[in-house]
Amino acid sequence: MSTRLSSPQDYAGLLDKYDTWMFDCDGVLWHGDRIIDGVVEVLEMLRSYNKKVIFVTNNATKSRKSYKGKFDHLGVQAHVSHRPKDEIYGSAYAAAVYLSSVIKLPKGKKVYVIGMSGLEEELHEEGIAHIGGSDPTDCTLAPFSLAGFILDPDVAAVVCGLDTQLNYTKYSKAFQYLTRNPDCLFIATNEDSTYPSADGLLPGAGSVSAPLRFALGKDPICTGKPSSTMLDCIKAKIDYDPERTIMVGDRLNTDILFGKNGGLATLLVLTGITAESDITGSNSSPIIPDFVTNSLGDLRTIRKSEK
Ligand SMILES: O=C(O)[C@H](O)[C@H](O)COP(=O)(O)O
Ligand SMILES: [Mg+2]
Repeated sequence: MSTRLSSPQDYAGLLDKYDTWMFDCDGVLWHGDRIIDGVVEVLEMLRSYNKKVIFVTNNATKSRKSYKGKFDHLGVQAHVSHRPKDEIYGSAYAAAVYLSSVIKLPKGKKVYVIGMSGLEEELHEEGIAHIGGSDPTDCTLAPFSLAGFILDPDVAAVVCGLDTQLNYTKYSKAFQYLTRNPDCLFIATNEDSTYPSADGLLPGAGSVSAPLRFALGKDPICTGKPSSTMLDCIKAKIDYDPERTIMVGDRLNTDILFGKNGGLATLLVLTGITAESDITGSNSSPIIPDFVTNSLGDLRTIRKSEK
């Protein structure tokens, strides 16, 4: 059973219990480029109490470095690639680390990308060669000619993330790599079905990989939340005590499940994908967060109550 938080005392209780705060981004901090009310103040308040703040997003459209630009633009303090201050972790980074450190993709091998520059940047950072993605020859609405297609024999994996320049050519090339080479890995950065943009829901990365799953009759390896790969990336860089760590998210089957799988406390906010009705009533989800509140911004009442 979840505990519904509403008073400054409730929020102050979380502050006492948890030293490390992991935050999902889309639907928790912002909708697209629109920051959620109170978020900047709450993050500043947490830092004033010397809390560790970590951002963990399944959004693979940006690299950690380009996320830093978004954080700066929206007035949210965030550190990247300043050990031990690495605070931003994304599913593009998790996919790249999975290929470099878990699969140990051999030099000379490469990946075919359905995705955007953020995913390509993280693959490059990890020394993973890649084709497709933002390559103009693949970002085309021209009919795909299989007769004219030459398979690159060095492609050993297809990586699929949120891609707003989707087309039949990309799906067709990915399908060729995944069917003509039985050893070719099928990897999804994340499986979020929808994306909470500033103006409403859009299809998410899970809906991007869905046509390939259907055509192939098989599911990809997912490296984003709720997979442990993402938490392994954080563990490799940041020391934290799971007992005193809380994961704050808006989606039950990614953020909250990620927290539960990692032995963390979980706080669900209702500013993104999950509605109150998803956690109450007869057909509520079996994934139960420890705590629920309307918005991350609610925690600013802690400050007010101290005044
Ligand atoms: O891929 C997607 O569908 C979106 O990026 C999704 O919003 C995940 O972003 P997160 O909530 O994990 O920041
Ligand atoms: Mg989210």
